[in-house]
Amino acid sequence: MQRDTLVSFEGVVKRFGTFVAVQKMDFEIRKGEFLAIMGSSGCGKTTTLRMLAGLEAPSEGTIRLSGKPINHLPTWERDTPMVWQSLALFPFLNVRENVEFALKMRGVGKAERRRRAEQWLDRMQILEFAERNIAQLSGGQRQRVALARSLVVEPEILLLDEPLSALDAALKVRMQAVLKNLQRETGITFVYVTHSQSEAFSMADRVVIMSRGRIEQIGSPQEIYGAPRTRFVADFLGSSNIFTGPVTATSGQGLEISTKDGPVRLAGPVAAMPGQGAEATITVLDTKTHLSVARPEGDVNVLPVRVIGEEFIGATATIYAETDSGHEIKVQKSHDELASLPISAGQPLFAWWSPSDSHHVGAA
Ligand SMILES: Nc1ncnc2c1ncn2[C@@H]1O[C@H](COP(=O)(O)OP(=O)(O)OP(=O)(O)O)[C@@H](O)[C@H]1O
Repeated sequence: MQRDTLVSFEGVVKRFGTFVAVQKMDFEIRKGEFLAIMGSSGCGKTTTLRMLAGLEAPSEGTIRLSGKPINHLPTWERDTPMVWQSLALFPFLNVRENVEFALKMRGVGKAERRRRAEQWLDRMQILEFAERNIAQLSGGQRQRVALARSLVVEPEILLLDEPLSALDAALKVRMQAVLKNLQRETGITFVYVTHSQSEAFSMADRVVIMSRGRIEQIGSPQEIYGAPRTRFVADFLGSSNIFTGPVTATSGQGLEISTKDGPVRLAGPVAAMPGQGAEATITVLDTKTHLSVARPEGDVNVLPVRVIGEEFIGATATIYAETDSGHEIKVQKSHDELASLPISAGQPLFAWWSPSDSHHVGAA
C-alpha cells in the first residue's frame, strides 16, 4: 500500500445472485486525487461506487478506508467523512436552506450555517439565487446547488455518479472546469463515475477503465491514451487504428506482424514480447497516422486506402478510409493540415505512420 493511499480495493467481488457484477477488483485511490471510473453501460461502475459508499457489501475481498476495513461499516460509523453527491434537492427548501440542511443535521449553529452555505454558493457562482425556490432554477444552477450542498460539509471523499449527464454540451464543459478547479483548491478526493471519455480525460488525475466487471487499465489520461493496455481499451477509446495478425519477426528493436494488408511494424521496446507466430495487436493513434496522394518513401507501414468520408469536430477533422481488405483507418488532423488533400469519397490515398509511433497492445 502506498503512503498516500486513502482507499484500497483488495480482491473485491460483487455478486447479485449468480451474476458477477464486479470481478476481483484490486486498486487504490490516493488522498486528494481526482479518480474517474469509466466504462460502457453495465460494466460495474455504479456498483463499485456503491460498495465504497457502504450501500452494497462486497461478496468477497476487502475495502479499506484509511487502512481500516469498511466492508460492513455504514458511512456514519466511519472516521473518514464521505459524501455521495446527489441531484435530488429538497423542493420545499430554498437554495440556501438546501445547502444549510446537512450542517443543520450536524448541529452547526444558525449563523455559522448561513456563513458556510453562502461561502459555497458564492464559490459556485450562484449566491444571487440563495433565496430562490428550487423550481425556479435552471438545470445547471440546480447542479451547482447540489454540488454546494455536498461540499459544504467538507468531506474527505466526494462520490459523484454521472453528475453532469443532464447538462447541455456548453454547460457541461463549464461545469467540468468549475469541478476541476474546486477539487484542486479543496484537496477533496473525488471519485467520479462517468461513461463520457471527454469528462474523464479532461478532469481526472487517473482514470479506471472497466469492462464487464473488471479493470482493464488504470493510469493517467496520457498513459491510457498513448498506450492502451488491452484491445478493449484501444477499441473503447476509439482513437487508434488497430491491426492484429501473427508475429513474423521480433528483435530487441521491435516486432512485425502480418496482416491482410501487408506487414505492420513496431520499432521500440516491447514490454511482453509475443513469440513468433503468436497473434499480436499493434495500434497507432489516429493523430499519428498520415495521408498522402503520392506513395511515401519506404514500404514500412504504408497502406493504400480509399476515402470513405470525413467528420468535423471543432478544430479537427477525422478522415475515414479503408484498405483493400476493408480494414477501417482513421486519421485525425487539423483543417489546415488537410486543406491540401483531395478527400472526396472513393479517392485513393496512402495511409502511413512511423514504426516508432506504433504501440503493442499486451492483452487480447
Ligand atoms: N441490485 C442488483 N441486482 C441485480 N443485478 C444488479 C443490481 N445492481 C446492478 N446489477 C447489475 O450489475 C451490473 C453492473 O451494474 P452497474 O449499475 O454497476 O453498471 P454501470 O457500469 O454503473 O452502468 P451504467 O453506466 O448503465 O449506469 C449490471 O449488469 C446490472 O444489471
